[in-house]
Amino acid sequence: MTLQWHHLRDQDRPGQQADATSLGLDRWRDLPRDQMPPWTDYARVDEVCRTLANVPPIVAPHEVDQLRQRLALVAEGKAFLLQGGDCAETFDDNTESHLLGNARTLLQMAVVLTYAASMPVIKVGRVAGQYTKPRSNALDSLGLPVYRGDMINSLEATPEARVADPDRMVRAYANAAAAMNMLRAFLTGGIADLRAVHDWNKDFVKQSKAGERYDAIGREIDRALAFMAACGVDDEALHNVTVFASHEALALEYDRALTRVVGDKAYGLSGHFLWIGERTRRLDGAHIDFISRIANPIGVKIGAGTSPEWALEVCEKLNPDNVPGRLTLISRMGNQKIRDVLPEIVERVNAAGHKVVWQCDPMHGNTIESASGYKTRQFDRIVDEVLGFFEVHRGLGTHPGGIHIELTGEDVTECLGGAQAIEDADLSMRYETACDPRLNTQQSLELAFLVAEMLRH
Ligand SMILES: O=C[C@H](O)[C@H](O)COP(=O)(O)O
Ligand SMILES: C=C(OP(=O)(O)O)C(=O)O
Repeated sequence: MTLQWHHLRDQDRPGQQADATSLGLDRWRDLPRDQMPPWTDYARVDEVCRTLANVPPIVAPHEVDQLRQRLALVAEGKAFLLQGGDCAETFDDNTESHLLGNARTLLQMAVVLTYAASMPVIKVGRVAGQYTKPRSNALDSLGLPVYRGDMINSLEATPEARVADPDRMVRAYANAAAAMNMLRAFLTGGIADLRAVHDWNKDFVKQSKAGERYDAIGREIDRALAFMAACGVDDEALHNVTVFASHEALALEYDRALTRVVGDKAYGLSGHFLWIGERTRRLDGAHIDFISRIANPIGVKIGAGTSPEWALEVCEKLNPDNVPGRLTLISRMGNQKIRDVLPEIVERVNAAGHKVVWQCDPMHGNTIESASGYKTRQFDRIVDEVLGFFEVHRGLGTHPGGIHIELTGEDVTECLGGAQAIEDADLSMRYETACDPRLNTQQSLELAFLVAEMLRH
C-alpha cells in the first residue's frame, strides 16, 4: 500500500535548491519491498511519520559528511573501520550502563587496533537506532508473529505484543535521541580520555589473558602520554573520542521521516551510517532506491550468494560519482565460503575502479543452532572468517578495511568458545540477546588482538 505523504516540511522551506520530490525521496514507496513491517494501521503510520518529519534529527549533516571523509581514508588504505554493538537494541536496555558498557568495549578494541597496527581507527556503533530486525520467517517457534525489533513490535511472546505498532517508531526516536545525547556527552567528557584507558577494562575481563594484554598496552600508553606531557605536547584527540551511530535502514518509514533536505542533498539523519541488509538488497527494490538518494556513507551486506556482476551494479547504482567513503561493501559469507566467493568480487570491483570500503561481518554467515537449541556462533569460525577476509585482500593487494561485529559490554554467554571456552551447556547462563548471539567483552577483546596481528602483518 502507498502511504499518503502530504506535509513534508522540506518542500516548504524557502531557498532550497532541491526538494523531496526532485530528489526522489519517496520513490521507494512504489517499489517492491522485502521485510515490510506488518503494519495494520496505516493512518497511524502516516501520522507518526508526519510527527517525525518535524522533530530535531538524531545526527547532524556535518557529522555525516565528516564520517564520509574519514571512511574515504579507509577506502584509500589509510585507516580501519571498527563497527559494533548489539544485534538488536531494546528500549529496556537503553540504559546508561548498557550504552557505556558497549562503548567501552568498542573503545578497548579500538585502542588495541590503533596501538598494534599504528593505524587510525574509525569507530561506529550499532547504536541509537538499531531497533529493527529482518527475519527468516514470519512466525516464531510458538506460531506467533515474529519479533521484528523494538521499533516494530515487542519481544514479549503474546499475540497482542507482537502486533506491529507504529507508535513504537516514536519511542525508537526518543530512545535513539537519548542514547546519542548521552554518548556525545560522555565521550567528550572524560571517560574517553586516553588517560582513563585502564578504567575501560571491566573487572570481569581484567584477570583474563586478553584483559592482562590490554592492561599491558594501557601501561605503554601511560608511558607515552607521560613522555608527551613532559615535552609539552597535548592534543584534543587524546581526550575525546567520536563514535558514530549506525543501524540497518529497514523500517523505511522511520528513516525517510528523519531525512532532511539540506541545499541540494538529502541526509538520512536517523544515524550517521545506514546499511542495507542481506535480505533487502534487491537492486530494483525499495531499500536500495531509498538509500541511493541520501548523501550519507552507506553500507550493503553481501552474502555468499552475491555475484561479481551484482556487486558491480550496486556500486554503479549507489555510488555513480565514485566518491570514496560513500559505499562500504560488508561481506558476511561464512568462514567456509569467504575464500571462494569474495576474491572475484573484490577483483572485479577493484578492476572497474570503484573506490569502496571493504568490511567483514564475520557474524551473520556463521550462525548455527547448538545441540541444546540455542542460536549461537563459534568464536573460531568468526576468527577464521576474518582471517579469510585478510587473506583475500592480501592476495589481491587491496585493503581489508574493517570489521562489523555484534558485541556487548556484558559478560554474556551467547557465542561458543574463546578463551573462556564457553560450551553449549554454558549458553543458558547468560543468554540475553533479543535476536542474534553477540560476542561478550572478553571475546571482543580477544578478537581485537587477533585482528591487530593480522593488520600488522
Ligand atoms: O540479525 C540478523 C537477522 O535479523 C537474524 O539473523 C535473522 O534471524 P532469524 O533467522 O532467527 O529470523
Ligand atoms: C541482519 C543483519 O545482518 P544481515 O543482513 O547480514 O543478515 C544485521 O547486521 O543485523
